[in-house]
Amino acid sequence: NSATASSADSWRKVNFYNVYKDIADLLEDENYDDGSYGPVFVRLAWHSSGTFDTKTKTGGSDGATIRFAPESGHGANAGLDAARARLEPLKKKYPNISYGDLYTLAGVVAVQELGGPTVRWRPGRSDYKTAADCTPDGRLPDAAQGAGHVRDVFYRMGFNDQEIVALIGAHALGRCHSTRSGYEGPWNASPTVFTNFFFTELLDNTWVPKKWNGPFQYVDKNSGAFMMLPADMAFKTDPQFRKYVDKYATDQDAFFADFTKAFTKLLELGVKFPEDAPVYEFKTLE
Ligand code: HEM
Ligand SMILES: N=C(N)c1ccsc1
Repeated sequence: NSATASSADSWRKVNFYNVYKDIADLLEDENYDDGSYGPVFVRLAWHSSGTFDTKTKTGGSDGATIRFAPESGHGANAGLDAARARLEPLKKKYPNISYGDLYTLAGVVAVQELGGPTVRWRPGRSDYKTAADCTPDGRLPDAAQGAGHVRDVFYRMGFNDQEIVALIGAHALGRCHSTRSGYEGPWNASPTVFTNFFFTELLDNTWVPKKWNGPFQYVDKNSGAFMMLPADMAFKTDPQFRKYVDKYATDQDAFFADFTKAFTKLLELGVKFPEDAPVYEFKTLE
């Protein structure tokens, strides 16, 4: 982590259109996972923001404490060092960008360049926080648990059921890594394209417990190749969540419209933006 902590106003010197382009150029890598850093960039942006607690006003993307131990070492953040390392050269190239802005912007670039909706984004997160500001472990959701736990975690952040279901749609991207979370497998044939497939696959496939000695998870009965987490299945079985799953499975535009709003809200949790911070709506390059 470069020592230059950006000053509170240093974002004013940054050309974010150039940063967007440089992050987009970092996405593709045929030697990484399914050929893209996009999914892990989305997870980095989400985990840097999802620690927020509305009661104590602690956590969230401001200050990017996710880059410091002990937070960087929390089980839920296993593997995110790969995403942070991929982005580090951009902190050198743009010393006036804060890590908080860099990590959240990387999530926006990934969603847009992988075919998702345009995501509004504001600069102005600062790097003044230190390891002492790290949030305690356990703020991010546990994949082994069900709907009650999911609500506890996301209600604490300030989300409602509709927003929670919209956000889980990002599980259309990427894969699980036995070396990271312990869960294994891609979850469908197109993990680097942002679609509503999480919802359609969740409803349309027959999910059965995976027979292996890893943590309990589901695999689809037909191909045996794709997976769902226990927490994923809660979105099929819980009636309040299921309402929105059905909606998003049948209407991708509705999913995109709700996802972009909830994702911007997530990435801005707890951040006090300068009054004149511009709201960017970047043009997707692809
Ligand atoms: C109930 C809430 C959630 C749970 C329990 C959960 C759990 C997990 C787990 C266990 C993994 C596998 C990590 C690995 O082994 O690499 C994962 C991956 C991922 N999650 Fe979630 N997640 C949740 C919500 C979200 C949200 C809200 C987003 C974004 C808006 C998100 C985006 C992702 C992405 C993009 C990946 C793939 C990462 C990669 O391919 O490296 N997840 N999630
Ligand atoms: N079950 C999924 N679709 C998933 C979970 C983490 S990454 C993809």
